[in-house]
Amino acid sequence: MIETFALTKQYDPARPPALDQLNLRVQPGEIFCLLGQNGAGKTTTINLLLGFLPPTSGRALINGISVAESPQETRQHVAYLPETVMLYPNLTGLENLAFFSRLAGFRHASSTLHELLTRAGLPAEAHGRRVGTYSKGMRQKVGIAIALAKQAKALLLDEPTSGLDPKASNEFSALLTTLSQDGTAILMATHDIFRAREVGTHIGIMWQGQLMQTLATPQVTAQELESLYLQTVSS
Ligand SMILES: Nc1ncnc2c1ncn2[C@@H]1O[C@H](COP(=O)(O)OP(=O)(O)OP(=O)(O)O)[C@@H](O)[C@H]1O
Repeated sequence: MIETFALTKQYDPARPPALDQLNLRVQPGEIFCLLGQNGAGKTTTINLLLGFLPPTSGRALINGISVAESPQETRQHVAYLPETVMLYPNLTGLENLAFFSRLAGFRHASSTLHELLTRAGLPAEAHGRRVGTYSKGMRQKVGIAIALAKQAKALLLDEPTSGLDPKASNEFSALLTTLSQDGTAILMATHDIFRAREVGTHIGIMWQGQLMQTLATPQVTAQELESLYLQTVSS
């Protein structure tokens, strides 16, 4: 479970907070998509949940544990997928997965690692190929396999589908749905309204550090969501 209580971040006392009193709850099995213009506070939210930044006030919790008080422990429960997954280009997909799993404290057998890559949608022929030869979509799949290997119960994603072609983006969304159905709580920052409508169980619209709207996805069509988004960010 991912939770925030009045979570606030003010980088500069002379400027309004980048994140202002955010209250959020993402339960296992839910995919919460955060929409918002550049500078709305999406990445700040994710960085606070990862414990990369201290909050100015408020609390961020992962599985009920305070991120600020126990960052090491909460990081064990979280997998993070940025826009560009950082992998070692000279290692194969399998070697990268083995390395990052070990870093997270897991020593999986080679057969398990292959299984995880396959579950993440990476074709078997690519497992033993250098990551430097992968497409962006393939690197994202290794990122998902790392999340699977960590058995993370919370997944944070920052614009993971930006730059993916529609098919890769569609495959990626299907993977997220499978992961959430397995009981992962997923928070994804994105600019892609239509993808958010398709994959999210809930959608939040942020504007100038505030969560202005939260809706359950079945409540809106993609067109209604787009109008609501434009209305919110033009106010
Ligand atoms: N390290 C920092 N120091 C000072 N200000 C920052 C820092 N990081 C972000 N900001 C400011 O905080 C605000 C929110 O930024 P943030 O990166 O969270 O937005 P975002 O919604 O993720 O935007 P984008 O869609 O462009 O990724 C912006 O005004 C940004 O300039």
